[in-house]
Amino acid sequence: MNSRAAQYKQADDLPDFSLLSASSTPQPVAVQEPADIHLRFEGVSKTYLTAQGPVPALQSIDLEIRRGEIFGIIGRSGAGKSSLLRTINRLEQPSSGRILIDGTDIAKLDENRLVALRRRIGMIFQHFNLMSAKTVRDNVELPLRVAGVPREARRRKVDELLALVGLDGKHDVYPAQLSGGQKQRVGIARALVHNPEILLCDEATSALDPETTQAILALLREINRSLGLTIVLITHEMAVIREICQRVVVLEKGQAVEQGAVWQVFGEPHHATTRSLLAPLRYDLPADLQARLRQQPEQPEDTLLLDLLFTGIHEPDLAALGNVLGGRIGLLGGNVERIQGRAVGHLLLTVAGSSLTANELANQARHLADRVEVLGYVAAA
Ligand SMILES: Nc1ncnc2c1ncn2[C@@H]1O[C@H](COP(=O)(O)OP(=O)(O)OP(=O)(O)O)[C@@H](O)[C@H]1O
Repeated sequence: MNSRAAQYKQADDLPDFSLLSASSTPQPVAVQEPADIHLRFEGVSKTYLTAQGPVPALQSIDLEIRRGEIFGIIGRSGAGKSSLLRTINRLEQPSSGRILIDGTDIAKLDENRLVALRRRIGMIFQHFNLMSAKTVRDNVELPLRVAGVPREARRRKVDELLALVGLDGKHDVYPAQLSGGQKQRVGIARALVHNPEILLCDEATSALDPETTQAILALLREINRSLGLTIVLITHEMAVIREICQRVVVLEKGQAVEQGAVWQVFGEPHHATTRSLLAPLRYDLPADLQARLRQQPEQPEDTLLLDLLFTGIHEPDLAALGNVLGGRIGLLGGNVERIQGRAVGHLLLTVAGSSLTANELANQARHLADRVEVLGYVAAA
């Protein structure tokens, strides 16, 4: 039995929240989906009607989110990230298009089934949304009380979840006595009370310091792995996406302008919005060198600058680069990182004293890097 099945076994005493459980009204017919597609957005648009007029927030979004993956949504402020996330549990209703979960169009669910759907989907928030006048136990337990779960089963579930999120022994403290990271752990425990299949994270680490962010990301990764949860997260922190997501979509003015595996999108961003969002992660040529760059050498000993891009296909091999380029090779800077096991990023190399022309050097380097750009020459110091 896998861990998820085991978890359900332990929770046998909880009500059956299955979307497919009996209902008195006709049930929406599930479309046959490939087993690994968990959520599907088909032409989803959302326009808010306000006193100032219609505000288009999402425009014809097509997206697939796979079962058990951690999927990131990025974009500038106002791009539509929250609107998109909130359509998944029907906190927002699309103006047009469909959202299918396991092949079921969620717009067609009646009230009972909507309640069941929402229990299949946990959600955590930037500011934790805990009740300050209630203890940790009460905060986590409340959704179970509302669902009519008997006291003993509630107690067991809360104990189990607080242990899972690393808050053993904190049952009786109040949120004000907890650190930000601990509050988010309570939020995660509460989001998991109904054994959800999907966890939505709305800027879940944005209010946390870098060290606590790492700890919460590790917890989310662990939950994803051990419970097999599909996690959909919004963040403005690109490092969070790089750290834990498998795939990502970039929103710009309500449109999905780029999507794919994180190593591909981060390794070679195509859309200007993606490039600008990722700019803080990129090492760029220092301004003083940029100002001194020339397209042609003024003296034979001038130094050539090459920008080598690694998009996850080639591994940076500095010894081999030294061999093919000849001359004196220097590493000016760069930021090659491993994302999903692939080397992604770029290296700025200096080449001096080579007998080859700039184009010949770039062509040599192209055997060992995925893209090579000649930046220009700087005068030898
Ligand atoms: N309830 C609402 N009523 C009217 N307009 C809204 C509402 N919610 C969002 N909007 C508008 O829809 C657009 C998308 O907003 P949304 O909150 O989804 O973007 P976001 O990418 O999550 O932004 P942020 O990163 O700032 O939270 C924005 O123009 C926003 O002003």
